[in-house]
Amino acid sequence: MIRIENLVKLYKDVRALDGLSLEVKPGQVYGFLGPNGAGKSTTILSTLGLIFPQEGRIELFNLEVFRDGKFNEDDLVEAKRRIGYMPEHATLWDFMTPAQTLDVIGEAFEIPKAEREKRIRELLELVNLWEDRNRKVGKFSKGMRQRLLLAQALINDPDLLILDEPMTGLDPKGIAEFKEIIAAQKKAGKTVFFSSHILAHVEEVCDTVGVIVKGKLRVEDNLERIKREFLKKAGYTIILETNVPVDFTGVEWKVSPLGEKKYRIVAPEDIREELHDFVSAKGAKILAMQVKEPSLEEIFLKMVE
Ligand SMILES: Nc1ncnc2c1ncn2[C@@H]1O[C@H](COP(=O)(O)OP(=O)(O)OP(=O)(O)O)[C@@H](O)[C@H]1O
Repeated sequence: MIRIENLVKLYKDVRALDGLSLEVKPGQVYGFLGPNGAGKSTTILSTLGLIFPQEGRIELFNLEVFRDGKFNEDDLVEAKRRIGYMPEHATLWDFMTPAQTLDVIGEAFEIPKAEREKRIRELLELVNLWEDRNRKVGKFSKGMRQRLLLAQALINDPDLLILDEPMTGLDPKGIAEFKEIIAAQKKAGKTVFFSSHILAHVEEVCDTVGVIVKGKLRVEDNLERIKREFLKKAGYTIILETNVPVDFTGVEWKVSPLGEKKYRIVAPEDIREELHDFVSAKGAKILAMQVKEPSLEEIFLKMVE
């Protein structure tokens, strides 16, 4: 759906994108993560032809929209008909109601009037703004504005949703609802690409994660595989509780006591079976054993180090 190769974007002497490559495949919910200033918005704006990179290639739906330092305008327009975009900093018309806002955008997509009206109602219900449909957007809270922006991104029933920091400004309920909408999009076979610097926003909804650091992609993979790789490098941590104290002298694992009968054990691989045998051989019983999964937070911090 999106293929970016060796993209370079300079803002005067700031190298915002430094040979960035990434690929978003059909049906994926792709979380584009990176610390502040890493180049996430620059990537998104470049992909949509809203700013001009200097080098690299961009494909959208197999259409080569950018190459040799320029955009192919016809292909870009064709691709954008199938894209829904939610910008990070958006301007909404404060004097309009949400229904009027969506109507203007729907008209720009040449959606016929009757279909537009139906779609507007569906979308306002989806983002929980139906009851506020006759209020002016200028009176909306940040969260309500975000929800309206999401609705406008969905007006053309896009195959690909591109969202720049979509959950910023939402309260916990708004975040949960947003995640449900994303999950529904995935279920409907759509592809979603969204940026965030907040890991908790990504962990539950994304199947694939790309991490950008200083304009370069550091890693791009399935979330489970990223965790497994991390465990391989960092070691498995097991929290063990036994009925009596156990003497671990001589073992190769790193054992730190957490109490009289509780231990943190770090090993290069999953040693649960060996641990079982070891404890039994010492005449003790295991009361609890738990592999401590690394959080995405730990992995992310390691990557951006
Ligand atoms: N219009 C601009 N002019 C000059 N420098 C810019 C401009 N826009 C972005 N930059 C710089 O380019 C780099 C990447 O910025 P970008 O906004 O793409 O990062 P980001 O990952 O989206 O960050 P954030 O999470 O803070 O939104 C930063 O160093 C930023 O200061």
